[in-house]
Amino acid sequence: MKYELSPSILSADFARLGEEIKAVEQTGVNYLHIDVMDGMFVPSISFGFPIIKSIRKMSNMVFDVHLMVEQPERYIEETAASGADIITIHAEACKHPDRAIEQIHQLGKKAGIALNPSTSLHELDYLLEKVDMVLLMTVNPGFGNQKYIPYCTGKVKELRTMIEERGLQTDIEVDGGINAATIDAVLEAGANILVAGSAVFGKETAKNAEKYRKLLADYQENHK
Ligand SMILES: O=C(CO)[C@H](O)[C@H](O)COP(=O)(O)O
Ligand SMILES: [Fe+2]
Repeated sequence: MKYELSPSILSADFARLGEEIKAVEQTGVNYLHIDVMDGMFVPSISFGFPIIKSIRKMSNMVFDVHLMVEQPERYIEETAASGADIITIHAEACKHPDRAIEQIHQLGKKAGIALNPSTSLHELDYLLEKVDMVLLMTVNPGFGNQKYIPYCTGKVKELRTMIEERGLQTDIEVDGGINAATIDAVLEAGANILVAGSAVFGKETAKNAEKYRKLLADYQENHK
């Protein structure tokens, strides 16, 4: 399995966003997590497509776009056009997730489905075969720098079992409160794409990115 760190720019210094992204990219991190919030699905508003388009010009990383918006199907086309590589929609926000996932694939992008901490894995019963990635929220979405919710570890484990039982290779991304104290538990439970916002961006962005990138590379090496 492939393990990736996906640093969330939500915790970056937006006055120096380009520099922050370059610092992360230069360490060899492949993914960049981009949180779009609408102030409706979640309480906060983050940023939108002009920002994604601007940073697309200066980065070759895999743009992992997490849409925390109501009726995300309204924005799938624009998200793709802005430069997303992976488009993740929330099951709770979307009336027709099957159709939305098809639309993402028709645009040539990878599709992710996200579940809030207390949303049941049963939401995936008929969707799992259709998605490239499941994003399990490990905090309630809306803000960076929150505390990991411990019951989510069992949920990650249960999902990895479900994926294996169906003979799939689906990625499990965990998002929220991932740092040195929680990383081992989510890896052991079966997550392979790890979002980290406040644990990466800040005073020592490059150093933090390198630390977690190496940790995941070593984990991958030891779990072949
Ligand atoms: O989707 C999110 C919040 O809704 C972010 O990706 C998350 O906040 C990452 O930040 P941190 O690692 O600091 O918890
Ligand atoms: Fe996110």
